[in-house]
Amino acid sequence: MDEYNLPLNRVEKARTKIVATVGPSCCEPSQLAILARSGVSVFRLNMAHAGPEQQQPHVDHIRQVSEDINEPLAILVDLAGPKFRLGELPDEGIFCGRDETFFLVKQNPSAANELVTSYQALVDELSLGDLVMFADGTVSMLVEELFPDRARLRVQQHGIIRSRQGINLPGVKLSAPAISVEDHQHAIWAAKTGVDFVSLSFVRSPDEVRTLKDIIRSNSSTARVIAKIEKREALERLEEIVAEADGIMVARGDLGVEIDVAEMPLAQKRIIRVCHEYHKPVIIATQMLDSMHESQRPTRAEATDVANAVLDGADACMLSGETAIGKHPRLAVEMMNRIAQVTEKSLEGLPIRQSAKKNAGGLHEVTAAVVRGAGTMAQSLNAKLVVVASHSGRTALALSQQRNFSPTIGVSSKESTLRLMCLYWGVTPLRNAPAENIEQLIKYTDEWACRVGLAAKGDRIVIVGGSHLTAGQGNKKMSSGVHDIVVVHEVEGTIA
Ligand SMILES: Nc1ncnc2c1ncn2[C@@H]1O[C@H](COP(=O)(O)OP(=O)(O)OP(=O)(O)O)[C@@H](O)[C@H]1O
Ligand SMILES: CC(=O)C(=O)O
Repeated sequence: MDEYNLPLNRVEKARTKIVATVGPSCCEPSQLAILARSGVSVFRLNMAHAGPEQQQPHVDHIRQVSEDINEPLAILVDLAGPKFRLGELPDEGIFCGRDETFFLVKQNPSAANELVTSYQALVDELSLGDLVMFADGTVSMLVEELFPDRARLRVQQHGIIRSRQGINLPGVKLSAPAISVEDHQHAIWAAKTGVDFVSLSFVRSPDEVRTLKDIIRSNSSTARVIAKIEKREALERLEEIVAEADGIMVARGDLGVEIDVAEMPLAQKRIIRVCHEYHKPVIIATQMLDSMHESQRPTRAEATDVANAVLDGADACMLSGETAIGKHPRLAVEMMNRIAQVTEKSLEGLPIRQSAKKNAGGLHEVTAAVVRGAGTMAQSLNAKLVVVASHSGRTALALSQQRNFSPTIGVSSKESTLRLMCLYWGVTPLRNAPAENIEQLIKYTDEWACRVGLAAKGDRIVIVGGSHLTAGQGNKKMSSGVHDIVVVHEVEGTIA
């Protein structure tokens, strides 16, 4: 670990999890280790900017760092989905002046005002009067005339466009498949290389989420699927998409262009609310600390944005360019962690949330009741710690969704389950605990909690576990996935 030259004290991580995008500014093992020690639990690999060959070393480095710092770290592979991008342009970009004319051409641009895109059929899908947005909506052009091989556009909002920037067509229903051949290949790679979460961009329907789940399952992976909400069509079918997905990302970069940016704050709040109803984790993404690309401090508005996401109940906040290409990746992570921690203090003592109104996560009713009881017990007994032993991670997620303020420790005999917990609000995954035997688990937790200073003699710990804890490994009941044991343990403080 010394080789990373890490600070001696790792920061205490906020209950709200931090997802950080990996890019040139943070992809060395030493940099990844520092970000993990500063608050990151999940690393995001954006497949829109690099393919499996370039991303595989990042996967290897993250896994290595996780071993070195002895902490589970999760990996989220973000599939590009049907996003159209501009082709190659001069390095300095092209200035598009107001009222100037440009052409979107199917292929072989031959003049400076001819633009080619990554989706040849785009020209066929345009209609007169459509607005085409470039560079995150900072440049817009109106479709004025259509030809078989090109569309003539007039600049409405001027600005600079650059190579491979995204193109948005707000309100246009496109026929491009949700999962392109390339996305499919990337999903298979993600499944085979054992990542923990795979997200799909520009989701329009629950079927698309189901298709991605099938691809992942058929490649022997248990990775969870995150649906990115960034189109009006997704907002129209939000409940169905949330019910189908394992988690949601509010992808504000594109959402803020696809719908009126003025509508976006309320859309974000609605998405969080629906995720709460279904007990699905929700990540708030994009421009959270945008000015920290350059600056060492965020703006007041950015600090407030992070705090509001925490107060609204986000499970995680995401950093994009701030860590991928920014000048201060570590400061950005530390700042996000600090804002979340300070804000979370105001959540202490709030009543725990009710069970999911809509059980789309396949949680057994016994488990749901036990988790509810455990949360109430932990609160009324002022427990110093809640420990959850989880096979699939479902029980840990159910506990996380209660937003119980007592520190929650997740244990499992499966490392892949511990990594899922990296996204779950308030759950700290702990390696090497005897997750299959109640007596050993109690003894281990008692000693561990005293050693790290989380509890002392006489404090109470609530332990939630499945029937496997008493039935023993290999027993049939173990595979039932039902969690039906709650133990209240009074700490003996057996270590000196
Ligand atoms: N692996 C990478 N290699 C190089 N640059 C990267 C990489 N990942 C991200 N970046 C850079 O970081 C910036 C911000 O990252 P982010 O993932 O948010 O990209 P984006 O293009 O804005 O997002 P999206 O693809 O979802 O529209 C990008 O503009 C890109 O230039
Ligand atoms: C993260 C992402 O894809 C967006 O904000 O659009």
